[in-house]
Amino acid sequence: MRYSELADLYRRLEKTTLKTLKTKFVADFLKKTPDDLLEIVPYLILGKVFPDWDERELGVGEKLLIKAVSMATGVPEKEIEDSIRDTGDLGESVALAIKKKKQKSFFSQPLTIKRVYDTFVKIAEAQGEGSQDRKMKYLANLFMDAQPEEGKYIARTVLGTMRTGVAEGLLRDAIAEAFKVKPELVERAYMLTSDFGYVAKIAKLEGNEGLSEVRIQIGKPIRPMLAQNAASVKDALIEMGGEAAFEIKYDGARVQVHKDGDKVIVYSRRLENVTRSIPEVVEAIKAAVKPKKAIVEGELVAVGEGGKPRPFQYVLRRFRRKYNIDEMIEKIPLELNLFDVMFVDGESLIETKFIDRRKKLEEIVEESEKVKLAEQLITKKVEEAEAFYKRALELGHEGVMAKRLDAVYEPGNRGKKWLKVKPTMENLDLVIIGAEWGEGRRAHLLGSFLVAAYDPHSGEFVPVGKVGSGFTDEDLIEFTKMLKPYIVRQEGKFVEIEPKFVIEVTYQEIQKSPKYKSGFALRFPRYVALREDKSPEEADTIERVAELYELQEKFKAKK
Ligand SMILES: Nc1ncnc2c1ncn2[C@@H]1O[C@H](COP(=O)(O)OP(=O)(O)OP(=O)(O)O)[C@@H](O)[C@H]1O
Repeated sequence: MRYSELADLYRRLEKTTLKTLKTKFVADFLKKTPDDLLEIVPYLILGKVFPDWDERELGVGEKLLIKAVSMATGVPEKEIEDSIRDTGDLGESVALAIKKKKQKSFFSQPLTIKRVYDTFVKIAEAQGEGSQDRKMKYLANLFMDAQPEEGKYIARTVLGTMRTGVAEGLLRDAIAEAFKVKPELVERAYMLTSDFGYVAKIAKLEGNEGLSEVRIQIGKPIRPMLAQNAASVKDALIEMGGEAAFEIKYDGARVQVHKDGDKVIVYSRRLENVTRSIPEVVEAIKAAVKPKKAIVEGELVAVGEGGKPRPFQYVLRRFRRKYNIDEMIEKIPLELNLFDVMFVDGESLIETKFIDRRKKLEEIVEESEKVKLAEQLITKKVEEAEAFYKRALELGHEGVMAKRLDAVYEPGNRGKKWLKVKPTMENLDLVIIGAEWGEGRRAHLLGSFLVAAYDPHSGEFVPVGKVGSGFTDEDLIEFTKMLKPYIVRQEGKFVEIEPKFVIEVTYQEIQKSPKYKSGFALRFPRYVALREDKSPEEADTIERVAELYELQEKFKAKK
């Protein structure tokens, strides 16, 4: 299949904002995709090469890409850089450079999707000495045979800046539409495997029946089960029907561990493969998790002096570090607190009740200095639960989780089977969808950010406030650099930004307000942290904002 057909799809997706139309375009494309490409095409449509949980990445930055374009087209690097400044769009400038190509080669081969993908794989796998140079040459080869528009989309894929507005929900609907299968079965299979390529293939070749038989597999992360809020321990206990398991809510980063013999993979909350950044934890897991094959879940916490927990950002620093890891092992020691088990030696446990999963977890784990079981109390008594909660806070933890004893594991669901109780109003994780250029000395920096909650029903991001405080000068410099490639449109000082980045925001209050379409506005929002561990679809939803509003009113009434 020609790559030009895919480029044509990207172009049409870019031209419309209508979700139904986008879904149709993607569905039509999937329908005509040959079987052997079906596992990769869904990712390419998302503007990715590999699923997030795949360890491979291209490792090509803007500089190297410009070099490759220059080599392929004969247009000097400087000229391409100037052009990017003019167009404000790297993809567009690559297309222009290809148009200008001086030495048009006679034997320009039409690009196929397979060739483009295989080249991406070679680029990702190029390692060690001279690898930058090899990556550049592989890319240049593609650009040499690319038509202008193809070049544009290759460049955007390589840099991860595709702007076609296709998110996971849309892809799911398109797969269902293309192969006439039930969307809820596509969703289910996806929640269990996080693999759109695999799901698309099963949908096409085996239909509804095949989809309903999809099982969890080692090496494919399961979407995590999530929690709602409760105003108090007592409320949580009532909601759970009078008895619940209370656990410490550790303030770290959630991880899902897949063990297969000597091979251990650790996925982050976003289901990215973070195994390499935490070798000492991997070794500890091998020793502590006894079965040959298992999938377990827990919270990875950074521990400070006297075993006191440190803020979750420390764990994220560990995840980011790719070199000199030994130094980090000493600086930021980690501890894993396991709280669930989903798979043991060939058997899926997600249909098993929580209380029995916990028993299984206790059976299969041999606790050690670095790997522990989450502290738990099963009780019917409010006073006991409150004492447990109080102690958790005194020890420096975030709060407690309450879990229904008879609940099965519901991948990807934020239901009432798990509730979290924390002392303060919860911060919100919101998506940046716009910004404003600063004034005077800061005119070249973005200074205030329009933030939105996610609406899973429409797939839209609905604004709830503007965040302008809480940023240091360095933050603003970093944010401007980070957001610039994703500017979609500029109007006066305001820029619209593609939803890509999630930030944690604190605020004084949630107000009802007609100002935004959401009906809510944050009072005095303040930036807390960049949530690199969350994708835009994992940001807080508009329902959550409404739920927090209700809780806030309840808190107020209590006071
Ligand atoms: N004992 C525990 N059981 C389950 N989750 C725990 C536990 N301790 C800490 N956690 C963390 O708390 C989170 C549960 O809250 P929630 O489902 O709302 O996730 P979240 O959206 O990541 O929220 P948060 O920002 O509060 O971590 C889990 O994702 C996990 O990271």
